Amino acid sequence: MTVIRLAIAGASGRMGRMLIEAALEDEGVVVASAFDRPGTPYIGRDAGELLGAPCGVAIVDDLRAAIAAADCVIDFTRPEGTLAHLAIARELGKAMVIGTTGFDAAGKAAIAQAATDIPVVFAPNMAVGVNAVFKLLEVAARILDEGYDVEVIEAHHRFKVDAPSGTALRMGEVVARELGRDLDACAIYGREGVTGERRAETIGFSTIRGGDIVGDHTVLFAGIGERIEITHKSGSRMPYALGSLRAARFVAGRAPGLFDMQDILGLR
Ligand SMILES: NC(=O)C1=CN([C@@H]2O[C@H](COP(=O)(O)OP(=O)(O)OC[C@H]3O[C@@H](n4cnc5c(N)ncnc54)[C@H](OP(=O)(O)O)[C@@H]3O)[C@@H](O)[C@H]2O)C=CC1
Ligand SMILES: O=C(O)C1=N[C@H](C(=O)O)C[C@H](O)C1
Repeated sequence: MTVIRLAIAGASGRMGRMLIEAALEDEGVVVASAFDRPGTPYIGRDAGELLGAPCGVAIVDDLRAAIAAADCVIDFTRPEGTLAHLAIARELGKAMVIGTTGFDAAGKAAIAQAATDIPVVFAPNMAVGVNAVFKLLEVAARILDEGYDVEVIEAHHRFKVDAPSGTALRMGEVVARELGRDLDACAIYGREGVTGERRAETIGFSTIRGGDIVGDHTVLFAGIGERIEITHKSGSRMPYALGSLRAARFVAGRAPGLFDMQDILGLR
């Protein structure tokens, strides 16, 4: 069995810690390096120490050295950080798994461009259950294509900085595609004041932020006399981490290309 060497970006973050915990339990991967941006108080500390399980890998701020030491970078940070790490991974010919959300169109285009030189998995949600829901939504949208209003509702912890979540946006994209609509043209991000009656072709998004909610998503198809709700609730970040390790195994050593979890799970 080939053991994949991982570089964990944002190692002290919520997902960084979860990835290190999952990787330390997985015999198919090794944490070759862990890095964070300069100035964070965790630089120099053991990457496993935050989990109460020192692992002999220090968190460093030398991005280039950290990425050079690995076969694959797993990145859950912020768009500007991810794009900087991606540029180095591209230069060094390393694979990358990107879980960061909140990219603008230019950021997404930069990822697609980099994926012409290196293999990249880019997915707003690495959990198997959420990816199953994306598939279920295709079926639901095909059946409920007339007379049902589509609303996407998501709830996350108080620390989340982007809205709607990347997952909610992908859910909207999946439904819009099946219904032959352009999400950019039909999305309504929150409502206030005298909005007028709901227009049938719109897809609405509602965002809740509070406490330690890991991540809840519901797509509501509301008709006259009935409504259908498809919901996923995360109770832990571990499914995101386990999905990411699966993605790393898929992408390390592969030819350049842009993939997401649907490719890895054979759901395309
Ligand atoms: N695809 C998926 O399955 C999932 C995606 N996510 C996404 O992952 C991202 C991170 O989430 P989470 O772990 O909760 O966030 P955290 O804020 O807990 O962690 C982010 C980490 O990235 C670092 N960071 C912040 N800004 C930069 C930057 N400009 N350059 C480099 N590093 C930076 C932070 O350092 P510092 O502490 O110094 O700010 C921290 O170590 C979000 O975009 C989130 O939406 C989350 C869960 C699942
Ligand atoms: O920030 C989070 O926590 C999460 N972000 C991702 C998103 O924006 O969809 C995935 C998950 O919902 C958790």
